[in-house]
Amino acid sequence: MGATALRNGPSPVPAPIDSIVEVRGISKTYGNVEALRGIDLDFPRGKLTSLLGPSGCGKTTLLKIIAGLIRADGGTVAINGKRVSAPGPERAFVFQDFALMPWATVTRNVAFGLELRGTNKAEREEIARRYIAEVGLAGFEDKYPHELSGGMRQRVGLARALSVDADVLLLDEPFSAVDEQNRRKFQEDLIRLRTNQNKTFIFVTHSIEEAVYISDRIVLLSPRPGRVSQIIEPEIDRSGDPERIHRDRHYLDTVEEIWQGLKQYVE
Ligand SMILES: Nc1ncnc2c1ncn2[C@@H]1O[C@H](COP(=O)(O)OP(=O)(O)OP(=O)(O)O)[C@@H](O)[C@H]1O
Repeated sequence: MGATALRNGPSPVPAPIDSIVEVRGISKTYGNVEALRGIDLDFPRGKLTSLLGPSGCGKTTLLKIIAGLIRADGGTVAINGKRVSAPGPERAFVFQDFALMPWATVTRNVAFGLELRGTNKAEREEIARRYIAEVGLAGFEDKYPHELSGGMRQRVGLARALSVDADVLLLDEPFSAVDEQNRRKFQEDLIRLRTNQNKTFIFVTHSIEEAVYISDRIVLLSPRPGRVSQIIEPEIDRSGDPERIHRDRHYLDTVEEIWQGLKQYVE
């Protein structure tokens, strides 16, 4: 078997057996910019799917439409078979800048989604503490965002998304604001969380290496208008040492294959 399983667009991808998010015929235009045209996608449950493509191809727009934060001009999004057009408890969004409240402690920030849902204080603080520990921030519960590094703030954003117990976590370039070491560490944590927490992750990234490293499935979008150009399922054994994966032949071949497809869009 080759390094990847490839499916070439533009025809819709056959639905996998258990897809949690179904996107059908999504289109979106801003003024005279056609951001997305006719997007058909299925996101498999319990897997990590990356949306990858050059700047302006509509990755964030698609993620926000799935989140219910932006309305599409046409098409539908269904979660667990139910059509959605607004945010809902089965989805949690992790923003690029983590969107933390500067005046609130780590615990309050992490518990904020639960506070909005009316969960009582004792229960939400207990849940928050659990996820603060899960993302490696035990001991920082009473700190404020300005007392934390960028990498730690990013973990607070993730703990907040985990604490509301959504099935689907939507992450918009969560690594863009942190340094390379934190990025690597957090990628490893994501792989572990996906396995331990049985969540579905949909992840926007610019980085081919990052997408190949962490994803079960990569959706390549092409720009103007944004369309699905290819779906790639890297066949990489992630059970061993993470450093080994970066040297794995399948990993390197997949990165190269994607780069060959994308480089035409780089001016
Ligand atoms: N609110 C908006 N008003 C007008 N145009 C917009 C708006 N949001 C996005 N666009 C345009 O729509 C297109 C897709 O934008 P989007 O941010 O979804 O792409 P992206 O792939 O996430 O880009 P990047 O990787 O640079 O973040 C771009 O051409 C962008 O300029």
